Amino acid sequence: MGSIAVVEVEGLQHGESVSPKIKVLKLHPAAQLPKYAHTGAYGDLAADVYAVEGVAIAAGATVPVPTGIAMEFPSTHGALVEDRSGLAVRGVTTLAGVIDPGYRGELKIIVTNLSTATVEVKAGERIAQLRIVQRIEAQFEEVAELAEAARGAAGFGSTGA
Ligand SMILES: O=c1ccn([C@H]2C[C@H](O)[C@@H](COP(=O)(O)OP(=O)(O)OP(=O)(O)O)O2)c(=O)[nH]1
Repeated sequence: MGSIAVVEVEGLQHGESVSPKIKVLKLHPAAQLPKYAHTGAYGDLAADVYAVEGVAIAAGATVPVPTGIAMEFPSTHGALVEDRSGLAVRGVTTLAGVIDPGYRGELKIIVTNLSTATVEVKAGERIAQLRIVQRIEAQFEEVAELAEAARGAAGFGSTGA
């Protein structure tokens, strides 16, 4: 029998999940709120977001897709836009995707079509997913040298393809 590792998150009881409240403003009557397809224990990591307008993404094109929503995060949280695998297998991938806690404008999903055919996304279809993340404000300190580590400066395929 393997052992079960218990990860304690500060301020949380074991088994309790983090559920920040995020205010969503509909900028368009047809807009939809982000939605987790599966919730609760073993639910999804990211919530689906919906295109408010239909778009035809030509082969090789990059376009911002409107969602018709704006959000107010708690100051401690923001979000990252992630691909939907269902679109990724058709060659449609997201770009950019850092949604700052203080951003109050419309959430736009920037997508590029890497395939050789136009991909149509209809109004009301899911275009991406939103992964809510906690904000960390790091301090960047200039130093004269860095501590040694096994990897060192090796990267970019140094361990093989
Ligand atoms: O895929 C994205 C990326 C960003 N944004 C929004 C939220 C984000 O907080 C804001 C600014 O994004 P970012 O910081 O990436 O833009 P920038 O090019 O650095 O411009 P800025 O000078 O406005 O920060 O635009 C989106 O709606 N979708």
